[in-house]
Amino acid sequence: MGFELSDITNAVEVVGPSIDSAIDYLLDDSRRNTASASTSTACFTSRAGMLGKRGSSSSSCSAGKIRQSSINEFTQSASRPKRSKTMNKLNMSQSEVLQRDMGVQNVHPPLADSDLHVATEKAVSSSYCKDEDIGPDWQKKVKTLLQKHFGFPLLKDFQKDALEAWLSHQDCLVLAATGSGKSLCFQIPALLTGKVVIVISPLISLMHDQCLKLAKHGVSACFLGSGQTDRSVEQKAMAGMYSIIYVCPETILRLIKPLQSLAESRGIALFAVDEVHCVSKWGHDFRPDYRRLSVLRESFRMDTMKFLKFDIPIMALTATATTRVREDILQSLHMSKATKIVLTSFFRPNLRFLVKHSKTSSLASYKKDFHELISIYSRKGKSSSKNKLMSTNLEENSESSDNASNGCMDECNGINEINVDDVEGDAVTDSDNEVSSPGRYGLDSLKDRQLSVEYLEDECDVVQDVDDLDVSCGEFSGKLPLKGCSGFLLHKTPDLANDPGERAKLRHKPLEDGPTIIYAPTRKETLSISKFLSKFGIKAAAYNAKLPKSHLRQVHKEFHENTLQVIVATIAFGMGIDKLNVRRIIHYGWPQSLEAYYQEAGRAGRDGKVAECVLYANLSRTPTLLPSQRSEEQTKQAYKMLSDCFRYGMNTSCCRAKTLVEYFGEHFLLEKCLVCDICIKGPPERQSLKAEAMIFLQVVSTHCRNFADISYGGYEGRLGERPNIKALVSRIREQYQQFSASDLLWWRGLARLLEVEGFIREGDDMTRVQIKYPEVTERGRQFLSSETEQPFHVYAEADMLLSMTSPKSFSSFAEWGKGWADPEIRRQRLQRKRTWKSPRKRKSRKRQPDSNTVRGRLTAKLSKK
Ligand SMILES: Nc1ncnc2c1ncn2[C@@H]1O[C@H](COP(=O)(O)OP(=O)(O)OP(=O)(O)O)[C@@H](O)[C@H]1O
Ligand SMILES: [Mg+2]
Repeated sequence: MGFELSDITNAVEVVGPSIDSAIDYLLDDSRRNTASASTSTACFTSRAGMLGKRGSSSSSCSAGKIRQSSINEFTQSASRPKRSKTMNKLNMSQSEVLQRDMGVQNVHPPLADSDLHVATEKAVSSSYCKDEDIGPDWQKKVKTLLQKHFGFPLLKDFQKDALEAWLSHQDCLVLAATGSGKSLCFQIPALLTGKVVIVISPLISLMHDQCLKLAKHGVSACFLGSGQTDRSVEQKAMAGMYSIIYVCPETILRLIKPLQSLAESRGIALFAVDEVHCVSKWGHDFRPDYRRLSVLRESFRMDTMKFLKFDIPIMALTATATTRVREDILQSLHMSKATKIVLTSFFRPNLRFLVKHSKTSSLASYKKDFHELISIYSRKGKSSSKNKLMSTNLEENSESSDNASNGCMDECNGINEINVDDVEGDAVTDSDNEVSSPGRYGLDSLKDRQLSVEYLEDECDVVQDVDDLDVSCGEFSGKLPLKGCSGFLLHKTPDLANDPGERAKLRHKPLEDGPTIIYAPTRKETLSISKFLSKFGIKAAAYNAKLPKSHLRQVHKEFHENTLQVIVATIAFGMGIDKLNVRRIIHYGWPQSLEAYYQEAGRAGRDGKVAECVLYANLSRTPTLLPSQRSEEQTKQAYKMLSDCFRYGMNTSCCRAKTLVEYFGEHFLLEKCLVCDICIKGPPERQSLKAEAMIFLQVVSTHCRNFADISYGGYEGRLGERPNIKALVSRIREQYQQFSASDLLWWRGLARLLEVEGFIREGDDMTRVQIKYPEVTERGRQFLSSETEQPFHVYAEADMLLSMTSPKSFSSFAEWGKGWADPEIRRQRLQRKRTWKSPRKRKSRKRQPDSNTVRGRLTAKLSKK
């Protein structure tokens, strides 16, 4: 008797986590529905046939239809007292084990606190080929497997290239965009050969997600690592009972010997190192243990293992690796000199990239920046059945808070009618208590499902610095896969890249329905933003590593079920997430690197439909690194990456997609994506800033010379007096009347442009986001002294434009500062400052109360009295 995975999930949902009750329910149900039971039996019997002959195709089950073993088998393999059976099984000969278990795929994680395992019948494994069977018609075989297991008609070109490399026993580095389908490159070899594929992956959540998907597609898989509490899984894995073994780098290092045995028994087809950028110190998610993976090459080569006919190939895969990172990967993993590099374009034509200026720090910014988002989701909410829920929520809010949104959604249809001021008094507090109310998902209201991946919660892989990377949680799936393998989503990406006409159409195309992920730099902000959005009836939830795990699971579940509209997350959320319809990725604050930014942004629009990636950042401030433990070298590198990211935001003239893909070393042939903010708005007018450049270089050169003279003249102790850019700009303001009112922000922008030209460089050894102590280079000196016609035509950067749109009176500031040492002048100026300030205050107090707000109405009422 067999049961569908969904039957078991169903049973568990109906009767709760008790195995006994689940069995009773299933048995009762099967009695009621004998027809369904007999189908299962038919499918189950076919397994015996296919076990003997792996090469032949004999399964009578329809492709993709997943069956599970009987419920008895299902529970036997799981319950602790039966574990000795498992051990006995491990003492059986390998062929016996294979005969017995090749058709029964375990499974991935224990599902309940009772170590429940789900044994899924491998309905389609009869189509496995033996290694030696793989001939020139391998593409045909792959096509069959692809359709049977995954429902795809064809391999993508890059997948074919990667497989070709593996078939010729070559190492391979696969660099392909997020969501392009890299996983298939290492999953197919397991299906094609019947040997095991070992996948090294950085996050348990990621491994777990992939195991669930594979089970759905009829491929046996398991994961090993700190999150795997059932030791028998490791033993079974080493005995060759799973086709694909996911393992974290820390664990694989202690499994070398058993893996060598596995290579000799069932055989290892491939070592796949997923998210391989973690190998490199020059990447954005460095994991020291990834660097030790060279042990794979050293331990599984022909000359160390005599039975091997060739070194077991290594396939390394990532979506974000600069040229430097790639070199580092090849070296660190000791990949062969003949490694094939499979590179696809990093360009994602359906993503619209935008950068917007925002202080991103206060309620006022939220109001301004999320206005549109609130409008979009509230319109959707109006027309959906969830509207009721939202207004209820709003009513609750209005009841509990006298200045909350007060049911404004009941009255309004669009953003114009939403009065965001209504939430003004609703302080977004910083207190720790906030953790207990993350967004509108009151934890009290969450009914914890016992049959979840509880074991994952506390035993997550420790990254180098969890607090910094905040990846210790990652993805949980609250629910097992639904029925069978039917319903594959074939999201064919239109060939937009080569069709400018089609791409241009995406410019103003409205976004389809789908969730939004907002990435915030700190945990605190995830809470305050989600709370803010919830006030407007948006189904928003916070997600960060410090939130209760039950909340995180619920968020994941609802995200995947499309019942959540917005997730406000730290980087804890998302690596490898394969959800097709994410419509917007909003970064609220500077990301720490372009690698991280592109990977996170790449979670949008995986269905090939247009999606938006907006970066809100304070363009008037130099970003800082988030605190973390870093060596000196790592700090330098972190600053370099942050600086690249900052420059991406400051750029006003080059297509965003071009900047991004060229950052990863790709030559962007198209020149323009046509859909980013720069392509749409066009660059600002090009200006000749030669006069300004000359003045700046002159001042820098004079003061640096003075500084050098002083230090060489025996004043080394005064190194701290090296003039920084702020001091230099003050000099310019003082010396040049026409620039007395100019803004430091503007000169900083100019300094970056001069740096790009190679006219200045950082004057000390520090790596910074932008130059602090400018020093004129030889090239700069030539420019300065040449008196030639060499032009300096440039596009003003974002901060320069910003300073021009909101000019500050720096002339008055400079004047104000003069003579400061004189106590009388100081007294007079401070006096003036006080009198200047007070009318503004009085004026703001006199503001007429707004009759559209609760606060306003109350104020009006009170003032009448
Ligand atoms: N040949 C194919 N035809 C159609 N769809 C495919 C094909 N190969 C993979 N896909 C689909 O592409 C999606 C993304 O796959 P996958 O998760 O492997 O991407 P990835 O490149 O690993 O992304 P990330 O960089 O985010 O990890 C999946 O939904 C998968 O089913
Ligand atoms: Mg992936």
